[in-house]
Amino acid sequence: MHPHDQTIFALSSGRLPSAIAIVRLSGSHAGSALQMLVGRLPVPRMATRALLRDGSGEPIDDAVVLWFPGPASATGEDVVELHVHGSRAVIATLFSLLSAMPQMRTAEPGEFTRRAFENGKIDLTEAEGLDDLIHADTDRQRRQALRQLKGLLGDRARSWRDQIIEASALIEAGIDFADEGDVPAELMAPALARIGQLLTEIESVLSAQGRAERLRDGLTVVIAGPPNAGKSTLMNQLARREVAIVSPHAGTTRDLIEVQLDLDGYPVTVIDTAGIRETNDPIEQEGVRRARDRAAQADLVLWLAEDDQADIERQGEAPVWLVRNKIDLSGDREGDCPSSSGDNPAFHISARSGAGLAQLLEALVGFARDYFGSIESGLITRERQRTLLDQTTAALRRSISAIDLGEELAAEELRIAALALGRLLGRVDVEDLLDVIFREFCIGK
Ligand SMILES: Nc1nc2c(ncn2[C@@H]2O[C@H](COP(=O)(O)OP(=O)(O)OP(=O)(O)O)[C@@H](O)[C@H]2O)c(=O)[nH]1
Ligand SMILES: [K+]
Ligand SMILES: [Mg+2]
Repeated sequence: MHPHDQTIFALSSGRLPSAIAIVRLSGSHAGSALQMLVGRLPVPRMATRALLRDGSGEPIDDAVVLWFPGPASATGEDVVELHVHGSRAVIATLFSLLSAMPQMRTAEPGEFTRRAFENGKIDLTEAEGLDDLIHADTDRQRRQALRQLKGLLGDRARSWRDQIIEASALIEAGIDFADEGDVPAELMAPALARIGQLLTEIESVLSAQGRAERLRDGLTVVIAGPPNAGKSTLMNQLARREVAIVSPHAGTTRDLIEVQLDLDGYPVTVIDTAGIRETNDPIEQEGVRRARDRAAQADLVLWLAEDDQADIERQGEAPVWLVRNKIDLSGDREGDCPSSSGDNPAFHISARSGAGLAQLLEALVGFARDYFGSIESGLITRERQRTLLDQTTAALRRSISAIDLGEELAAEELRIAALALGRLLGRVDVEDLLDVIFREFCIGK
């Protein structure tokens, strides 16, 4: 699929122009390209200042170059890094020179990482961690991605897989040994005990997990309520900028408006919606439909209203907090107030003046903290990983109950369990999946 006789290159740093731009090359022709540009190969792994020149000896830029001969490199192949001045002209000249070299082409998104993976430098969970780290917006996301990148889940999965293979070797040895008749108990007992232990261990990782996957995606808070309650005003306050149009005209907001917030390190998406009411305007009807739809999928709904007796509409499972707005008009005290909606808290605010917003924000941070739970220790960050671990435990459970029916059956279930862990690590038939995963990466990564 990926002809590795091709050497790839890409801009691995950010948008141009920039003070410095880093162009990375990987593949068997990286060294000769460097030699052509610099006139020699520098000492490996040492930052070296060099004048880059084109084929006719014309200088391109004064640069710092790095030479990482494979396999001791990030991708496992020969790697070159060119740290040049980040101007569009320098990069354009360099790229046209590189493109003209034989067996040299620009990299596809994630292709460097993919080569690292294919050369056994990282496993799939680490590649996913790398992707998460690059896309981490908040501090907590960064820490979680870094744990993944360090291979904590990968290390555990590798050890589980080894133990499963050992247990099945014990059973299979017994099968050969027994010829006809039953596998001797002295072989089966330790194998069974090991499978039982493993099962408990993987199950505890699965259940301690809670919502680490969600830390990647964030928590969704929907602002809903009747028209003119001040939803868009609150949205703008939370976003600290004018993202939504505010007007005294009921039915101003039609589309869903999203902002990403970093609430004390937790990623939270806040969504402003159309005021919910009966209407004959087909466009507003569509807005109301979208508002209800989004509220149904929310993790938390803030129901904004102008009085405590507001008719809260519940769409999904999510808790709904009553937020009474415009207390500057009613003269009510700010802050949280005795609950008027069952177990859920209620708040008194003025979205316009900002009164009571501090208490609301504090409660949101508390909600996020509870919601994400003790994910600091979580290992699983993706649905893919959870699904495969679920498959592993299911197969282990089946293998334990299959023991009485026959050792071959039990051994077969263990093979299925080991296969699921192999998939988790990206070691077995995941070609189709690789395309999906690496496509999400940035170019130059
Ligand atoms: N006095 C006062 N007016 C407010 C407050 N919050 C919002 N308003 C006003 O109420 C009107 C409606 O505000 P919006 O934020 O557009 O209300 P909305 O709920 O988004 O309205 P729709 O999008 O039409 O459903 C505007 O004139 C706001 O200035 C508040 O706390 N106090
Ligand atoms: K309005
Ligand atoms: Mg609005």
